[in-house]
Amino acid sequence: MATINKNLSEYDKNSIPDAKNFRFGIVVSEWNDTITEGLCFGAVTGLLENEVPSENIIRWNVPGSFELIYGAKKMLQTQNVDAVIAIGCVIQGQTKHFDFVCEAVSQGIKDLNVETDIPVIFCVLTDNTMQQSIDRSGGKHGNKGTEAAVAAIKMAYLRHQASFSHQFKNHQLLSTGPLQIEGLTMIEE
Ligand SMILES: Nc1c(NC[C@H](O)[C@H](O)[C@H](O)CO)[nH]c(=O)[nH]c1=O
Ligand SMILES: CC(=O)[C@@H](O)COP(=O)(O)O
Repeated sequence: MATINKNLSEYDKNSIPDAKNFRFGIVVSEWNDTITEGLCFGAVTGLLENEVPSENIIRWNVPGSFELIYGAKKMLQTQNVDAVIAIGCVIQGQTKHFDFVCEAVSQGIKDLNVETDIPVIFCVLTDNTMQQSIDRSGGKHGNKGTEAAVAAIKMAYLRHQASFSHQFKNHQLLSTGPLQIEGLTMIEE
C-alpha cells in the first residue's frame, strides 16, 4: 500500500508495549537537514508519547545517509541501547548517485539487523522530490519518524521477549527418546 494511502503518523496506541525501560539510539543524517530534523522530531515525539524517558534517548549526527551505517553500528556497540533509529533523506539529483546511496544504506542497515542483536530501524526517505520528503516528514502524509519510533519500540520489545523464550528453551525438559506423534515418528537430532 503506498504511503499516500496511509498516514505515517497514525498507529494503534493499544498495540504499543510498555517502553519506559527501553533505551533508544537515534542517528541523524545532516544532508537535507530541514527534512531529517522533522523526521527526528517525529521519532522523539513518538518515543516520548509512549512513556520513553528523555534520558533514555541518545542522538548522534552523521554527515549523510551513507554514514548512517557506521553511526548506527557504533551506537549499538557502545551505548547499551535496545534499538537504533537511522534517519536520513536521500533525494534524486541529476546523476545515478542517488541509486548508489539508497542501495548502500538499505543494504548496510539490513546487514546490521542480520549481523548484530540490536534492531536498527530504516527511517530513510528515498524520494524523487523535496516535496515528497516534506509530505513524509510531518506534512500531508504524516511523519516517517513517528512510524520509525513505533517500529523501534515494537522491535525492542520483541527482542526482549525472545530472550526470555530462549532461556525457557534452554531449561525446557528435553524429550529423551523418539518423539511419537500419531502416524509420525520424529527422531531426536
Ligand atoms: N545526495 C545525498 C547524500 N549524499 C551524501 C552521502 O550520503 C555521503 O554522505 C557522501 O557520499 C560521503 O560519504 N546524502 C543524503 O543523505 N541525502 C542525499 O540526498
Ligand atoms: C542522492 C545524491 O547523492 C544526489 O542528491 C546528489 O545529486 P547529483 O546526483 O545531482 O550529484
